[in-house]
Amino acid sequence: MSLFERLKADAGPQWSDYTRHEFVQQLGAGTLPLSCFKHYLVQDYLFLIQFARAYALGVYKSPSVADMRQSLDGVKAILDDELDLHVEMCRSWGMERDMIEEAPEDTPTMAYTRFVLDAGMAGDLLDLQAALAPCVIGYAEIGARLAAEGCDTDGNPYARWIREYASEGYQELAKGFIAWLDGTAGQTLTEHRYPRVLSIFEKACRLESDFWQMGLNAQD
Ligand SMILES: Cc1ncc(CO)c(N)n1
Repeated sequence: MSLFERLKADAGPQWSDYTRHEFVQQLGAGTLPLSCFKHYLVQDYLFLIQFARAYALGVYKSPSVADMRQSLDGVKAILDDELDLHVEMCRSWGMERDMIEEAPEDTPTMAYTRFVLDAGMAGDLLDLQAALAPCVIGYAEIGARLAAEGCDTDGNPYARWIREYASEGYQELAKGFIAWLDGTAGQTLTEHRYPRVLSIFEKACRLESDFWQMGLNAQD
């Protein structure tokens, strides 16, 4: 069993609250109010800027060149690929990049990103990876599930979003992360340490749920 599978099993309720949140159900059904999605996506852009910093911290915390490259892939996936989705969708509503970047961070955005940065700063690479794991792996799981359920049809206003996270590129990124996490665990994880790693993972899942909830709360 990979470390990720073990964490997901032990944090079962937190994982399902996150990946099956009401926001995700409504997004899949295409019934999510646009005001909710817009607020979410602008906040997600601000979130990803901080996550790029967290992956950059991963470069700094890397014990080997191979780990540095993995962290760098995380930085690049955000800056070169994922943010394009946000800019493209925001532009379709008449919002340009500078307007997104000037938006104030909402509290759940600050809570989640600063939690991840602190877990990495106070701990080692494994602590940082445990805090980052729900993000990339969770979105890949959500994207794949919604696409398998046929939610990404042209009639769904959020099809572009679903296709992005269901895409082969994103699925590969998540698989790479799972393998990378296993590699670090093989070097540094002990049974004594496991509860602390699980606790970081669980908290990140709860912060993901709060992030969806922030979107739902933005209904006007
Ligand atoms: C809040 C959040 N979690 C995960 C991802 C996946 O990168 C994202 N874009 N935003």
